[in-house]
Amino acid sequence: MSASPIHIEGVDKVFNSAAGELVALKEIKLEIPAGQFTCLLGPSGCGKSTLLNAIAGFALPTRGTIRTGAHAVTGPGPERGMVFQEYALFPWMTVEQNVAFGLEIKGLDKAAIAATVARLLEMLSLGDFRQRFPKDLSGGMRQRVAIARVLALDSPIMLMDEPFGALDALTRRNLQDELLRIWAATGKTIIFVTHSIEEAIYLADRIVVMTYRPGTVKRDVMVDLARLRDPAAPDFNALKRELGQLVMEEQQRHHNDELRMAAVD
Ligand SMILES: Nc1ncnc2c1ncn2[C@@H]1O[C@H](COP(=O)(O)OP(=O)(O)OP(=O)(O)O)[C@@H](O)[C@H]1O
Repeated sequence: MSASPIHIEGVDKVFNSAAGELVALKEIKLEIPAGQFTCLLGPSGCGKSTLLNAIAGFALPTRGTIRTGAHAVTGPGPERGMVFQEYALFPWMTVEQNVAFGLEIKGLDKAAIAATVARLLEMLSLGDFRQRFPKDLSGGMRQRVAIARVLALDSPIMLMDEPFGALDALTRRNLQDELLRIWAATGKTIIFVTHSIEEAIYLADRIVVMTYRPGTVKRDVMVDLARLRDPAAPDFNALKRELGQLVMEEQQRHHNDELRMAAVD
């Protein structure tokens, strides 16, 4: 399966809640070329997950369209794989069975499944843990299994919702490096949601900074730094300051909104 560009055109998402309409996304327009590593960055509540879920086809836009190549997204599809923050593994299956699951559903023969699973477990340093159950793994290992599971399906587009948010700093950096290696080796399109400015700069070709409610594109930044990037380098830090200012403005709007709502209560 080869990657197609993603076209997001005039996307709004409105939720109806007890408190009335909540406009989570407003007029999002993005063209994401095949193979690009894009991070969606912004404070809590700016609609990053809503946009990712719309691309995944889990929750369709209220207005506007999302297409991969010529195909409108009308629901989940095999060309788009999702990795969630909560590892979303089957607890009753071993590592090996978790990774094999999607391939069995696809009806691949046993030998092909075994070869793919062995290759991916090796790639993600899980070879020695293939008989373990998720409860017997660390958070970092569980997240590796979740990544292996999506890679097994070979979706050209990987959607990742704060996949490393719950991990300690060292594990997080290791997995970021592994993800960059996989991305370079496979040419997949990755859309990665994060709160972390440093994580976005470390990983992305492009960072889309979103505004707090309604979620719009505040700034669309190409990251022109050579990889592997050094978070201590002056150009890395200059970009971190610039993005930090943008995110802080939106955090402040979030904070003001909360104060306003508390005053109404
Ligand atoms: N199913 C829903 N029903 C009602 N409101 C929702 C629903 N899903 C999200 N929202 C609201 O939409 C807004 C955007 O939420 P979303 O989860 O996309 O933000 P986010 O940027 O991903 O935040 P976080 O980083 O905290 O996950 C929030 O105000 C949230 O409360």
